[in-house]
Amino acid sequence: MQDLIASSLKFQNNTLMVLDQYLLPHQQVWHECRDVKTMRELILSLKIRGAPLIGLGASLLIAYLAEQDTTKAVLAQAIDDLEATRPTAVNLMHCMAKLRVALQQQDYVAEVINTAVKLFNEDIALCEKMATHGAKLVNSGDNILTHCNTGALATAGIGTALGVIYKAQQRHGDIHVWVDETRPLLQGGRLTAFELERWQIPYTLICDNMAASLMAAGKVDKIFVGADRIAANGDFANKVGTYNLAVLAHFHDIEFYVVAPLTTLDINTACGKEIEIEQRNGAEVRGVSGSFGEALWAPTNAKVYNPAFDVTPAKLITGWVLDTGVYSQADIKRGALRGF
Ligand SMILES: CSC[C@H]1O[C@H](OP(=O)(O)O)[C@H](O)[C@@H]1O
Repeated sequence: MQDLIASSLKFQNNTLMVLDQYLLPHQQVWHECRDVKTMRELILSLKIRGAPLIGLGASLLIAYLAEQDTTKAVLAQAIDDLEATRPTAVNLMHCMAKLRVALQQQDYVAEVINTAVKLFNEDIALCEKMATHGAKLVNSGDNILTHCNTGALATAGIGTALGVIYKAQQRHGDIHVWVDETRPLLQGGRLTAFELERWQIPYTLICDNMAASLMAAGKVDKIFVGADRIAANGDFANKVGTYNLAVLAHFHDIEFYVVAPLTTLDINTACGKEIEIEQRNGAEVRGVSGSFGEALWAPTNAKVYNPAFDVTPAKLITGWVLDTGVYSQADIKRGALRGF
């Protein structure tokens, strides 16, 4: 299999490597992955994360195993096991479905490898298209608020919502970004801040609970977020706290955009209520000692509610920025998403 290099995932010299995003930004540690057990742990612990990227990481592992003369039956089981790691981001299911088709072909080893490579390279192109469409929505001097991390760390390319911000800055040179820290795992404060610094894009880090007062003060011009799964009616699941922003944006009449590739679209899910929301370990909310350098601060036995995502209804969304263009409420109401 050819070398494939992305910010946090690479296949080089026949070795699959994953950048440990749980340790970023203060430690850059790459893990080698040779088996399903390791990839499952990397995905479940969000060492590899981001809707598009977890699908690509899983796909590259399957391709690596195929190249190692793994039997068809073991590959089929590996696809099932990886697909079962996280239930909300549909990109993973899309990738695994394509690999199942490849596995049924006569020359399945070549087909699986080619499919994984194609998915990886397609994602790079999808990011460029989304960013180009989305950047046209940004005006000079805009203050953009974003949530979680949707950049190069979460994709094989420049990202989804953060890719829009990257291209908008290339276009205008004078935008500013409010970065939600994104409790509880701080993907915004750790990863988006890290990426914006690398790209030298001015940003201000805020706690999630500060977004409302910034909007009330007229300091937020637009909001761009990513998605883990977009239902056929335009509702979407994204990192928990996204729905808060959509409601606040609606109240303050601020443009609210979701940015995602078509691989995040799930036309078999009719509406947001049908999207399964991943429930995660309470320790992430109570406080994790070690990796973030934080001590446990909540009572050890505190009961915790820790959904990884929430659902935003289509009626709160100004526009859907996909790789195929920008879609309005009217487009969605006439069933544009069902046309894919
Ligand atoms: C382009 S990444 C999309 C999506 O994935 C993230 O979730 P996680 O960090 O749990 O993998 C977040 O919801 C992003 O918006």
